Amino acid sequence: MAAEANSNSDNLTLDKVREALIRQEDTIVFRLIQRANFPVNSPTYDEKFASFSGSLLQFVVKETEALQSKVGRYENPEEQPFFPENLPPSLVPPQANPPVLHPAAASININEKIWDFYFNQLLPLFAVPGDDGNYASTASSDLDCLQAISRRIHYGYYVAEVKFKDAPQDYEPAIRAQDREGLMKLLTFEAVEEMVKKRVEKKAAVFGQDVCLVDNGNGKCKVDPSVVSRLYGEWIMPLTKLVQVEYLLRRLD
Ligand SMILES: O=C(O)C(=O)C[C@]1(C(=O)O)C=C[C@@H](O)C=C1
Repeated sequence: MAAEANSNSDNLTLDKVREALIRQEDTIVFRLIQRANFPVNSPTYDEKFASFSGSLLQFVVKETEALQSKVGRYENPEEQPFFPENLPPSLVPPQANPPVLHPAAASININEKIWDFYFNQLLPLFAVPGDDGNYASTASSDLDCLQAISRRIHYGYYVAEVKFKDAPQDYEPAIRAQDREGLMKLLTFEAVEEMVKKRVEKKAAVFGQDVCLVDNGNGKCKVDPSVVSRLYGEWIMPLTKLVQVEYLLRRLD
């Protein structure tokens, strides 16, 4: 699927890119809810599972990415693989749309950081301890979450591109000076970040309700809304900004 906002560079506005980010919030919240249906299921992550050379999770991710690569998933710049080594080429014809992004985008993949925070910090906050034996479903649900989060974070390319195009006079001096801090300040909008955190918290509260015919459910959410707010505040938005800075640093190459 092509990026919602990338079919034509004239269509690329900050409002449109932000709308795409808002739509992706729904996907992320629903996928977390889906993963929360299973307990942690730690054998999924054992270094060696049955006859596989690594964990069951690694096997599912690598095999899924190989198939998705053949059908063109990674032809979209915001879709980045977690195991980019030795991926088979796409078998589908390339899209006719002219590229919107600077080619530097292709060299920015921060999935290692995403993998690390997802498994080491986030998952224990929303999956209950325990083992119900559903390891294959657990692994594919983890991959669904990882891909939605990764796509959202790498969408930073488009945010950065549109900000640069809107005000090259502001960005060019910081890019020429390779001034990371200066770029970070230019692209940060604290009021927007506060709004995002509040909105995703509310989405988690609304989407995560038990819907009953006789009353309004038990009031308990399937994923703690404050965890979703933390996910955005501590990881998703800082990493989206990191992608923006990395992209802008290379924007004049
Ligand atoms: O909306 C923007 O301007 C963005 O850069 C996106 C985003 C985000 O990740 O949601 C990141 C940095 C800004 O401080 C605000 C929000």
